Amino acid sequence: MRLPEIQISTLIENRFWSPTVVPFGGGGTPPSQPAGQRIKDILAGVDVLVHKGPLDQEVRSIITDSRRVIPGSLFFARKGLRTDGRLFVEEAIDRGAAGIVSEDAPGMHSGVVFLQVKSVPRALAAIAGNFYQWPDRRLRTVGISGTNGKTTVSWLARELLAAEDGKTGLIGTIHYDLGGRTVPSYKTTPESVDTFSLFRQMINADCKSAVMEVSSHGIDQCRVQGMSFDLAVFLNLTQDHLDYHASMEEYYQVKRRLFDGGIGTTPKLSIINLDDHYGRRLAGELAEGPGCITFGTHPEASYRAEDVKFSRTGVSFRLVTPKEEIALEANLAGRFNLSNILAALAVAAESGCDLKKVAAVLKKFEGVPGRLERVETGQPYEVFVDYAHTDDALRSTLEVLREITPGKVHLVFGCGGDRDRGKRPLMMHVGQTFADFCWVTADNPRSESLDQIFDDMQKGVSKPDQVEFVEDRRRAISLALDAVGPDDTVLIAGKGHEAFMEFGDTIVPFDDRQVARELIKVKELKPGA
Ligand SMILES: CC(=O)N[C@H]1[C@@H](OP(=O)(O)OP(=O)(O)OC[C@H]2O[C@@H](n3ccc(=O)[nH]c3=O)[C@H](O)[C@@H]2O)O[C@H](CO)[C@@H](O)[C@@H]1O[C@H](C)C(=O)N[C@@H](C)C(=O)N[C@H](CCC(=O)O)C(=O)O
Ligand SMILES: Nc1ncnc2c1ncn2[C@@H]1O[C@H](COP(=O)(O)OP(=O)(O)OP(=O)(O)O)[C@@H](O)[C@H]1O
Ligand SMILES: N[C@H](CCC[C@H](N)C(=O)O)C(=O)O
Ligand SMILES: [Mg+2]
Repeated sequence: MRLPEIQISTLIENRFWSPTVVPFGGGGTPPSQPAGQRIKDILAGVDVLVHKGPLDQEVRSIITDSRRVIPGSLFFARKGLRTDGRLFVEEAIDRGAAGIVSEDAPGMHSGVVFLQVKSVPRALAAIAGNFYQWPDRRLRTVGISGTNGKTTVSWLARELLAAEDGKTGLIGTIHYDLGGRTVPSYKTTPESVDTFSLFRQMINADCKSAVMEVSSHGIDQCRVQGMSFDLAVFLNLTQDHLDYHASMEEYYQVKRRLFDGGIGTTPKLSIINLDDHYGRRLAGELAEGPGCITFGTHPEASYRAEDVKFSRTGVSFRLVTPKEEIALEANLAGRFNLSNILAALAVAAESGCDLKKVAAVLKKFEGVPGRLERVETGQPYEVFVDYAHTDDALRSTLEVLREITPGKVHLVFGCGGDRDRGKRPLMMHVGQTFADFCWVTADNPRSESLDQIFDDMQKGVSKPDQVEFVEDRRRAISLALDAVGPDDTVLIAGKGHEAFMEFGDTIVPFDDRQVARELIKVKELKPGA
């Protein structure tokens, strides 16, 4: 049976989305009513403490934001970091909600179902899974976690799996791919209800597999609670998100939940990076066995790269697997990308892909938008746009560019607002260590002042004569392009594929690649401009 593709609440909540581009419910038209979705039919596995009202009430959509409630919605009133969904119960009822799910005791409204549950985010995941009939169980699902490299590995794994399986879905930072039809992403790991809806649409489009980035926020906020993963991949863990997690240890423990049953399910197979400190710890804690394999250059890794040769633009190596060996080449530069390639290869091989076919696809893979993406307009120097927004990512990328640059490396970057303040001096330190000159500028300041972000970064300055703080990102790129010599490289880091900049509540178009191209052209026409 082809199930209806209905609703979705939270996808539209994001400011980048408008109902006209939301593919759900027919581009913003009211969603069709799925048959037989009575509240009592979708409560399996939900810890309901108290219920009140007619449980045979029909549910048309599952909504977490009162502003999106339409008649027949089941509204999940959850606590947030900024506000509390319980404050909006009245509004949801006024808009025609069929039911309310809350951690509070039921209210006094007639005709509306109230479900008091122990945890709203958990109830949301379970009810959404029931509502969409657990589409995750009908796909080969691959969950990819780690501080850096999730998008890169997901994109490569999608290509490798598609060569064997045909249409392959993807959920991640850049977009959601529903089997050929892509829609922009609003979160790396979407709300559980949206992920189930996306999986359902992948099945409707005949996908056999789905690759998904799993962020630590996603795990912590129960966005993947109860979801089945055939393969779960651990890439690495380095500093980020310590605004959200209290410590690296807590950050690790949250990531671990994807692998150890902490999300309510255990992956059939865990694939872990043995070259990473936390990867080695995780592999040890999970006790290697049939449910856990490893990858890396480490001599004990199950998927191992040997005879590695890096070139300016890529890498060649011999892959040794538990079953076979094969010579491989890829056009992804740098040691960190070798790690990403090995992760994707392990996913493909453990999914039954033929490694000869895999080798051909890998060789043709051209990289991921905004990840070490070359800006090429015929200029006599190199310009790259990259998504490095942690100190480890910045170091990894700058090391590659240092290797291929005979002259100087000019770095344009900033640090995001409302994010880990601790990483700012670390990123600045890396910039000063590996680049010849740093143009420090804005990168999504969000609700923070640029002065505060610059002050934090200033703490990592060790060579004051090799850094300039320039508020306007276009101007910073322009100054770097003025300073560049023919043997030099400019790296514009932090925003990668992003096409917008967030200042407070305002979002303005800004794409590093486009801006760099425009500026290079202007400078060619009017030298000195
Ligand atoms: C830190 C974080 O993850 N915050 C998420 C959290 O926000 P919050 O706790 O502040 O929510 P809130 O604004 O207090 O609202 C609480 C509830 O009231 C509801 N509400 C609110 C207002 C109203 O009028 N009516 C109403 O019903 C909201 O819909 C929500 O359900 O819950 C919100 C609702 O789902 C999310 O949008 C929000 O993600 C924000 C946008 C965010 O930036 N998240 C980032 C950090 C994130 O999750 N990133 C990871 C990737 C990280 C990485 O790997 O690099 C990701 O997976 O994308
Ligand atoms: N394996 C890796 N180790 C260290 N740095 C990496 C690795 N892979 C990629 N990077 C760096 O991190 C940046 C982001 O890569 P990518 O988008 O693949 O990671 P991500 O984990 O999806 O990030 P996000 O959490 O923001 O979604 C790249 O542009 C590159 O600079
Ligand atoms: N997923 C990351 C993206 C950061 C990108 C960078 N441009 C920034 O705004 O800090 C985050 O939300 O922390
Ligand atoms: Mg990503």
